[in-house]
Amino acid sequence: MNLPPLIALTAGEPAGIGPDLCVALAQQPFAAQIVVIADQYMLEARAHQLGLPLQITPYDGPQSAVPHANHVGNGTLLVQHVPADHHVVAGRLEASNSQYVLQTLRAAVAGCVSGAFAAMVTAPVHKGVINDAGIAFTGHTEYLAEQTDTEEVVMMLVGGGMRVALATRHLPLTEVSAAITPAGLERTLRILHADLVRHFGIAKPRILVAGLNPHAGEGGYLGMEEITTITPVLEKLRAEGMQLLGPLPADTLFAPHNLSKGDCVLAMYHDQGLPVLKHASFGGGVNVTLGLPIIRTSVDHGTALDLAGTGNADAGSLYAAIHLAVELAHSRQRSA
Ligand SMILES: NC(=O)C1=CN([C@@H]2O[C@H](COP(=O)(O)OP(=O)(O)OC[C@H]3O[C@@H](n4cnc5c(N)ncnc54)[C@H](O)[C@@H]3O)[C@@H](O)[C@H]2O)C=CC1
Ligand SMILES: NCC(=O)COP(=O)(O)O
Repeated sequence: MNLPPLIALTAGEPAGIGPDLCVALAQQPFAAQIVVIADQYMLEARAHQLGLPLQITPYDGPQSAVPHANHVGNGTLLVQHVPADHHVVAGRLEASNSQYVLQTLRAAVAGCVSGAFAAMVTAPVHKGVINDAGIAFTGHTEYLAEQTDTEEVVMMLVGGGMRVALATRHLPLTEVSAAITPAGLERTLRILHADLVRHFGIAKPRILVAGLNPHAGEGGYLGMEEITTITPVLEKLRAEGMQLLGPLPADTLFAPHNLSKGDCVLAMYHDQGLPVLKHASFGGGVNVTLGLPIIRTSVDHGTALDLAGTGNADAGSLYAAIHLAVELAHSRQRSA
C-alpha cells in the first residue's frame, strides 16, 4: 500500500500569488501530508485578506507530522515558519524579502536531502526582485542544482498531454546558439532519457528533438547548428539504442500527428517549446526538474502580482504539481 508522502511546499514570492495558493490548498484535501514553508503570519494575513479560514499547525521536524496522515483540506495547514524580513503587502515587491524567499528553498532542500520530505513543490518566485536585491538568480532550476551540488539539470514541463524539455533555459536569445554544444546536448538527452525511464515508467522513451533554425536549417541554407551539432549527437546516442527523432522543424513538430510519435519533445530554447505547452495547459501544467537527487515540481506560471490578494488566482497548476510530486515520490519509493 502507498503511504501518503510528506511533501514540502515553498510559498514563493510573498507579494505574489504563492501565499494565496497555499491558503486555497488549506481548503483542498490531498492524499499526501504537506508542509508549507513560509512566514506563518504572512499566510494568516493573506487568508484574512481573502476571507478564507486558516488554522496553522507548526511543523518543526518530522516528529511534528502525524505519521501517514493526509492533508485534510479543512482550513488547516502544517507550516514550517520562516520569518520574512520585511512586512508583506500583496502585489508590492520588496527586495529585502529576497533572502527570506531563498531561505524557504534551502529549508525544503535540506528536508528533502535528509529524507524528512519525499519531494518539494515550489510556488513562483520573482526572479527580477531577487536580482534587485543583489543576488544573481536565474530560477529555481539553477538554484536547486547549486544547492544540491548537481552539475547538470533539465527543465521539463508536463501538461496538455505533452512533455516538453528544454536544451537551454533562461538565456537571452542572442546566447542560445552558442549554448547548444555537443557535450551539453548529449548530457541533456542522457538525463532526460534516464529520468523518463526512472521516474515516469517509460521503458523505451521516444524523444522528438527540435531543430534550432526555421525548417531545421533547410539543409544548411537557414543555419548550420542542425548539421554541426544536433545531428552528430543524435547519431551517437541512437547508436547506443536511444530512440531519437530529429532534428525536426519546430513549427510542425507540435502538430498532433507528429507529437503522437514521441513521449517527450526536446525544444532547443525556452520560447520554442513553452508557449505551445502553456497554450494547451495554462493553469494545469507542471514544471519538473530532472537530474536532481531530490524530487522537485512547480507551478507553470509566475507570481501574477496583479492577482495577489484578490481571490482570482487559479490553483490548478499547484494542485497538478502536488499530484505529480506525490506520484514521483511513490515511484521512487517503489524502486528503492
Ligand atoms: N516557477 C516560478 O517560480 C516562475 C516564476 N516566474 C516569474 O514570475 C514573474 C512574473 O512573470 P510573468 O511573465 O508576468 O508571468 P505570470 O505567470 O506571473 O503572469 C502572466 C499572466 O498570467 C496570469 N496568471 C498567472 N498565474 C495565474 C494563476 N495561477 N491564475 C490566474 N492567472 C494567472 C497573470 O495574472 C498574468 O496576466 C517573473 O519574475 C517570472 O520570472 C515565471 C514563471 C515561473
Ligand atoms: N519558464 C519557467 C520558469 O521561469 C520557472 O523556472 P524555475 O524557477 O522553475 O527555474
